[in-house]
Amino acid sequence: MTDDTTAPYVAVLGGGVMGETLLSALLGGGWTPERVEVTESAAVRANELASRYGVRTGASNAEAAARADVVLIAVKPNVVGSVLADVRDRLRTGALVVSVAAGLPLSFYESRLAAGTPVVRVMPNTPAVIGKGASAIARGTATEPGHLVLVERILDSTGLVVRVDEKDLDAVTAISGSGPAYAFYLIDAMAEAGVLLGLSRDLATRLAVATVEGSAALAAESGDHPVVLRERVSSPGGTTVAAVRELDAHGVRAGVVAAAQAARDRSRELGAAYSS
Ligand SMILES: NC(=O)C1=CN([C@@H]2O[C@H](COP(=O)(O)OP(=O)(O)OC[C@H]3O[C@@H](n4cnc5c(N)ncnc54)[C@H](OP(=O)(O)O)[C@@H]3O)[C@@H](O)[C@H]2O)C=CC1
Ligand SMILES: O=C(O)[C@@H]1CCC=N1
Repeated sequence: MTDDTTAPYVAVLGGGVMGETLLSALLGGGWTPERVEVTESAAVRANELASRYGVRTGASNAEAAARADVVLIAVKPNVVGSVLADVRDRLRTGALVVSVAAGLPLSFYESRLAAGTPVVRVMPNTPAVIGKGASAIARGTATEPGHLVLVERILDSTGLVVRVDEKDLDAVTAISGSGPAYAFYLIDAMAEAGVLLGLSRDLATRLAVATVEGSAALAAESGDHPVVLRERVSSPGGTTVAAVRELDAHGVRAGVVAAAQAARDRSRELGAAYSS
């Protein structure tokens, strides 16, 4: 937790879903609004963030970067190259560049920034906004241990943070980066099934959300293998084995694996497409 006014000054470039998530993480982690600013190309969105969080917002990445100890890039992968061109000559000596963009390798940043610029890649996810996220961080060639500690401090209020080698980030993107969408897909499917079976949509959705939330908490707190936890639900000759047999028959497990492989491949494609 940071609670002073001398915290590193952070410029978040891109005020969309992930930019706002990181902004709220910083403020939740003790950064004062005076030590954070956000750039955003859409003026309406910039004004919205300024009034919601009390931070400085603007449209100039170069001006924000010139003030920052940490430049946090949260634009889409196809925009990162132009953002790096904006900030390249304005970065302060020793400034740390952090990016959440999917796919783009550390070498993409390092080849476009001054030699020796420390760069860290982060793959966060949206539950970070309520402190229940999962993020992986990977260091660039010029980062010192203190840079990783600083990134962990920035992410302190977002939930789980793990260090990985960059080679694992495409897989991380497929599991935890995109993973919330798989969980929401399951919740939606369960709620839809409840409606089909005659429950009101509101009741079915509340039951589905509480069940997924409770199951995740039980898996986390017990530390038991998911198969053991599933067996405990499955009474002999009962309802659960009948249901799980249908999940297997419909290829749900294979679907999840294929989905993750597609996400991993897309992460690689994004990296290749915009690195050229
Ligand atoms: N959403 C997620 O769950 C996750 C996203 N990420 C990564 O985060 C990054 C952002 O994704 P996400 O937040 O979903 O996307 P969004 O489209 O919600 O956010 C990007 C924001 O950047 C703005 N923008 C565009 N160009 C510039 C510019 N030159 N300077 C400043 N701001 C600009 C966009 O404005 P406008 O709309 O007007 O173009 C938009 O508001 C991506 O690289 C993605 O891979 C990583 C992990 C999870
Ligand atoms: O869909 C995407 O590309 C981003 C990266 C991980 C989650 N959202």
